[in-house]
Amino acid sequence: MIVSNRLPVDHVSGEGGTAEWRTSPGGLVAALEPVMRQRDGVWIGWPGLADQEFEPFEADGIDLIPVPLSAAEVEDYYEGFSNDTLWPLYHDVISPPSFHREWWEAYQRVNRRFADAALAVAAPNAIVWVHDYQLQLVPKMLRDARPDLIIGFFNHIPFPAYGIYSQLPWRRQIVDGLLGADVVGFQRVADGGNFARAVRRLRGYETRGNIISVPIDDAAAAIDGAAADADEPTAEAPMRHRSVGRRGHAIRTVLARPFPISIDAQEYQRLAADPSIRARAAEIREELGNPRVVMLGVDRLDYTKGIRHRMKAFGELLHDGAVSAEDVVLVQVASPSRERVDAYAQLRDEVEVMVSRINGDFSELGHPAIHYLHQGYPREEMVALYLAADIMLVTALRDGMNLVAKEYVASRTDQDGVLILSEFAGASDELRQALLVNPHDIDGLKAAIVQAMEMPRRERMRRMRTLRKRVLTHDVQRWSATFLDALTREDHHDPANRLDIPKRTVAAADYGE
Ligand SMILES: O=P(O)(O)OC[C@H]1O[C@H](O[C@H]2O[C@H](CO)[C@@H](O)[C@H](O)[C@H]2O)[C@H](O)[C@@H](O)[C@@H]1O
Ligand SMILES: O=c1ccn([C@@H]2O[C@H](COP(=O)(O)OP(=O)(O)O)[C@@H](O)[C@H]2O)c(=O)[nH]1
Repeated sequence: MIVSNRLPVDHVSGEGGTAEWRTSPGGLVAALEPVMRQRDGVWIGWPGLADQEFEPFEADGIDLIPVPLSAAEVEDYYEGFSNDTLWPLYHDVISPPSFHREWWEAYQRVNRRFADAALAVAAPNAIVWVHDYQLQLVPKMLRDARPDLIIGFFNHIPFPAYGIYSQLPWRRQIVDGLLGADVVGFQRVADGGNFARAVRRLRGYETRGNIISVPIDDAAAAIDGAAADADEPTAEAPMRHRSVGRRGHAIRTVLARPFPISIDAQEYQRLAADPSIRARAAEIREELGNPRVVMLGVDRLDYTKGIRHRMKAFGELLHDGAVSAEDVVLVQVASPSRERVDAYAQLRDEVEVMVSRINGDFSELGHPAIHYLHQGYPREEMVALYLAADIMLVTALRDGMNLVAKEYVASRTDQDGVLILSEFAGASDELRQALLVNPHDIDGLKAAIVQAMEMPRRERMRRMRTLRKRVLTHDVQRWSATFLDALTREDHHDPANRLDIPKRTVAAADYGE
């Protein structure tokens, strides 16, 4: 079972009272959807609309169980605690987080509802895989109620350094919630390190490498024992990963380590070979006026993505005369996101003022410098855009992974194109042959853009070949198999749990510590 805030489809109301199911935004759904299509299982989540109850249904071969949210819960749990407390806090306080006790109340209540929805359908010894920061209390809720379950948790966004995390008034409850899982997965080595440190500081539990020893308290042991005595199906599986700790107490171990997420790389290759998508890519270049260089940014309109930083760099290059609007264009897809959260509404205003300033100052008749698209596009159009773009700009100030970077690479079956990638995106751990940038360093970003524009084809192809090798061999199918393998393995100390991340990155994983 998958439990995530979002279902893969959103119920969206259209004009004239019509309504339809649409693919949900964001990388979590993009990554999990192909995994679930290939497996039997149910997906529990919110259908994206307030005050609406839906019966379980099937979409694209996946069984979905909708969890309803009231309008007040959308405000307090989703927009509030999830996206105005945890999101900015976990992304290094790029925007100041708000702390409100009533949001925390709603977060607990909604986490309980998701846990109950899972408990209602979980077979004995079922595997329940909980996802992301919106549901961090669910693992403990599940474990307390049903110790027979095999519980995994994957955090799609960064886990911050302790100095930042410790601002959270409910920091202990969240750590306890996560430690209900058998395996807690993160995107980067540094995220796992930050979590282990928070556990040590807040709970004093022993952590050795990737393994955390959680003392089993009397209450938990009693529930476990009762389950074993009751001759229920759970009797076959008393608390997993249980042993005796160094001080002689009963403990259970939790494996907390990175599992960098990926994409359905074969599907992107397949789309990139589709003649109609290739024709669309050529058409896009034509529509842009056949400029020498097409640069592309694709992001949810989120302050973590560094959209303003890349526009500033491009604006300065136009100002310096290093490029002209006739020669070089920037296409920026900024898909609508969390529009009722103040910081997002403000960002939209700031970005749109920047776009009009740059276009006002530097566009030429028939040649706008920036093509700004505040819309969400289907996957086929994404691939056409990737194929049309000479340079892909991923300049996130903080990002769990950034699947767009991997999608660009997988789509470039022609081995061409340059990826400019922020070192603050999780993808930079694996995509070392990209032009890695610090997006706060505007001069460095400008230099990378110039380097990308001037890069000889041989070098472009050499870099792209290496990038493609990594993405094609480390796709989302491998990611889910690796996670589920670790989750179902009897012994957390099994050497098969070794990390599958380039060694240089493991050594240099110092962000946030
Ligand atoms: O559900 P929304 O509030 O509309 O937001 C969309 C998703 O955004 C975040 O995605 C993250 O997951 C990606 C895949 O692991 C990762 O590449 C990216 O760096 C993350 O930002 C969020 O974590 C999801 O829960 C949201 O559904
Ligand atoms: O108009 C759009 C914009 C984005 N995406 C997809 O949304 C996902 C974004 O994931 P990423 O990990 O880059 O960031 P997130 O939005 O999850 O933070 C990627 O699969 C994009 O292809 C899309 O399908 N249409």
